[in-house]
Amino acid sequence: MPEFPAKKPYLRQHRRRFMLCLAALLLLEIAFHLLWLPALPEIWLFSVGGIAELTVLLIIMVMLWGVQRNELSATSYNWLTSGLSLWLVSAVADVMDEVVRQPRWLSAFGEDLMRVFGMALVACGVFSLMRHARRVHQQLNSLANTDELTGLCNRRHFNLLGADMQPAGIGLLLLDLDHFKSVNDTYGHSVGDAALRELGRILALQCPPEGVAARLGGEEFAVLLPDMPDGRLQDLAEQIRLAVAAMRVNGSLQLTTSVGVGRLRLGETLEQLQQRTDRALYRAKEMGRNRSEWAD
Ligand SMILES: Nc1nc2c(ncn2[C@@H]2O[C@H](COP(=O)(O)OP(=O)(O)OP(=O)(O)O)[C@@H](O)[C@H]2O)c(=O)[nH]1
Repeated sequence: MPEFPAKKPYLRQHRRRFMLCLAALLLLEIAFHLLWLPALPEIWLFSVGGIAELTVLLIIMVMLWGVQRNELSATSYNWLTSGLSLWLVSAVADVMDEVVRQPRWLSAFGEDLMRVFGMALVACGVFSLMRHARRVHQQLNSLANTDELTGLCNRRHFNLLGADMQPAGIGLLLLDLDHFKSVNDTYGHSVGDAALRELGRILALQCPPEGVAARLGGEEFAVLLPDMPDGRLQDLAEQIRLAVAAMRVNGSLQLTTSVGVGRLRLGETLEQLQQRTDRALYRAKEMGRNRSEWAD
């Protein structure tokens, strides 16, 4: 899993050292120009070309400052900082060009080569930044939609997927583990969690590919199914109930589940179907648990 934001201690340490070296290098570069190269008879610093070069220098410095201020991934940071630094060294040489007479190797080759390399590194940094942002976006999306304990959809994602489903004939199973509180009280929360994970695994296995299985919260689960005959809907509820009765948590613990089964009626909303099916689930509990009840 990529780090986002990137590890701060690494970047801080790296950043300080790198920036000090860069500042020293730029000072040396300016000193070299002013002390070793012959001055031009006329200074062109405030001509149109000179002002444009100063502006480029300023823009690169602002970009470098922006990169230092933000917590980027280590890879993006390294690409961008090294690219912008090379580009900055080339931009300083470009500006000094207006003040002193540079040798040809510096004005024609050194400067241009550094700029091209710098820009190429910055381009790599931008691609790395985009790739990282896409990965982080996918992770956040999955975190926002997934129940951490079971890996099933969470309530929020379940509602969104339900709203996207073709409404005609939607079927709903609502499941609630029986006497789950006593499992927690007797065996501890971690065994309770193992039971919830096991139920999640059963639902993921039993849910047809076109359906959606979710943990709505606590020990309440749901399966939303597109149009399927009543008989198949009830069969699936029974199949799941039997699979839960057959499961063994931590090797020996047996659990059961009660199930409410409902189908969306004409003009009914998903919320209304959920309430009606919840009443059927409640009835299954009242009638002795470990059974499924059809929502009238
Ligand atoms: N281990 C664990 N327990 C949870 C979690 N979420 C909710 N619970 C427990 O689930 C239990 C729900 O108990 P109740 O709603 O009273 O129902 P029940 O004991 O299952 O009884 P019936 O539903 O009437 O059969 C409570 O003890 C909650 O603490 C969880 O994520 N992990």
